Amino acid sequence: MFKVLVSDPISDVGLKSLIEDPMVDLTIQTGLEKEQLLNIIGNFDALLVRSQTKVTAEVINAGKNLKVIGRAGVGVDNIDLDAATDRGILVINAPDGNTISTAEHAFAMLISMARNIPQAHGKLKHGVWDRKNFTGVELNKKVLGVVGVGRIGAEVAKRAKAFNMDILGFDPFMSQERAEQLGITLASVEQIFEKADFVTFHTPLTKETKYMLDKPQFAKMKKGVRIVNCARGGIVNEEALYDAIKEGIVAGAALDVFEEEPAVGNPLLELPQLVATPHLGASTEEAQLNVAIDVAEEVANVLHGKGFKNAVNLAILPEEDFAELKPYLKLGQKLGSLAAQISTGRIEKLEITYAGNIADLKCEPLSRYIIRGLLSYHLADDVNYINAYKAAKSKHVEIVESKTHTSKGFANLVSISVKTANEYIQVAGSLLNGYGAKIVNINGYTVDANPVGNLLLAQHTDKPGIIGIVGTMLGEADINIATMQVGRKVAGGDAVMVLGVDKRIPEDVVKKLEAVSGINSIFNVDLQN
Ligand SMILES: NC(=O)c1ccc[n+]([C@@H]2O[C@H](COP(=O)([O-])OP(=O)(O)OC[C@H]3O[C@@H](n4cnc5c(N)ncnc54)[C@H](O)[C@@H]3O)[C@@H](O)[C@H]2O)c1
Ligand SMILES: O=C(O)CC[C@@H](O)C(=O)O
Repeated sequence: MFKVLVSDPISDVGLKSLIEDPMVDLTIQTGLEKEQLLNIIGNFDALLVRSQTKVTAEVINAGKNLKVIGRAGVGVDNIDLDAATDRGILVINAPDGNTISTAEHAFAMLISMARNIPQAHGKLKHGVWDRKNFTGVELNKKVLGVVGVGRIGAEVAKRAKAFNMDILGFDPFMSQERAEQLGITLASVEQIFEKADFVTFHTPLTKETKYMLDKPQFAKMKKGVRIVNCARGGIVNEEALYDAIKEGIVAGAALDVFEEEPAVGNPLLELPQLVATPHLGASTEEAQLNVAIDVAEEVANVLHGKGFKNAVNLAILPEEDFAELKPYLKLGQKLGSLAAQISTGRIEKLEITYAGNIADLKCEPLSRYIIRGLLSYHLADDVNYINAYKAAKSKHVEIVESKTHTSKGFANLVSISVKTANEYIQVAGSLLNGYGAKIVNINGYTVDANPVGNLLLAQHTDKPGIIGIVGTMLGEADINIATMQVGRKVAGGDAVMVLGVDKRIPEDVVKKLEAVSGINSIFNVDLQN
């Protein structure tokens, strides 16, 4: 018998496949305190949660028999994925079932904010007939900025179209064709922030999206802008939002998600301009049924050793398939991530070339790591080793792989080229005997950089003094340079500088570096994971 614990409220109709499975012994015990969960988790083969149960490393390590953790929903931020992967426990989610409900919720928040419905309702319930303080605004002909046009963002855009809104959208994977299909005008995030009357966020919380709407962005927004966040707390900086509301830049904000949840006591809740719900985006009968069905079926499949679709971590790598490739996997992932971080525009195509002795190996698993590195910069945990090709296909990224024995003097060389709507980026890496993994080429410039930690990459004119200026500016910002590499094609032409730095460079320092005469571009690259 497989023992399965459901520790958050999950639709019991949706759990039918597990309830009726003669091989499954199902326990539903919600609202457990941490100690109670720690005491019982060791008895179970599978754990099913929503977002309330915090599946920490401690819980995972106490789950001696755990084989699979199922998340009835999209975000897996309440599950310690690294700890699960270390223990060989598969984590699966249910990414599709709550799309419509969340899009409808975001739209409901947008309308109720525009017309002050919650505030007026509150007053009337307390016996006050106040008509003069609740004049709202129409949606008709207003500019709506949709940041993140994936499953939910696209559904929100469709609804906004029906309200005759002009929609600006940004998503690193949205093509012109897809934008036209949805009636969206493609725009940069900066353009959205400058032009929109309403901005709604539908991205995951990643290093790139954390605080993407912060004080400097608020300063450039239209006075009277209204903000919706039904994606994840932390995409909008709450402190900056509070100030922007107080300063009259933001006329209203509608939040379903918060940096700290439960958000009881959050200062934003004191502001009359704020409309808030306690993370209810997916809380409909339909969504909860859908995600419960999906996750229950997937968990049963895992327990019975059958196929499954939505694995979030890499717990079940068939290592024997690629023992010889293993040393290259991290390098591949880092090369993909580097290319994502130094490219701009929608990623259209990824070309991978395996050269030298690696060309004799079956490289598909390595390609999966490269794709994951490239796409996870924007898609976070939605892309993994297992679904890498599928994720690329769903985002219309063409993958081309080739092999050659000509490897430019290296015993082995992994080169990747990324074609975006704006440019063509090339990076290459190699496993050097005795030195480990190295980045050996960036956009045609020979370099010798370790693919780890924080890197500063500067493309600049090869002239005296530039390196000194960069060094001084970093020194003044108390940033230690650990390694330094400069690559150039001809003296006095263009060059690339790659600095390994001990901590991430703050954005204001990056801005100052960008302004240095002779520096053409700066990238603050994070290769820690
Ligand atoms: N409030 C809720 O209850 C609730 C319910 C479901 C989902 N969510 C959250 O909503 C978010 C979106 O879910 P989804 O199902 O649409 O995911 P999705 O993966 O289909 O879409 C997310 C999109 O964001 C894009 N993106 C990533 N980085 C970006 C950036 N810097 N700028 C612009 N776009 C960027 C991705 O390319 C992707 O297309 C997730 O964070 C999810 O956890 C919240
Ligand atoms: O379980 C919930 O209600 C939260 C759902 C949502 O945040 C998700 O990421 O799917």
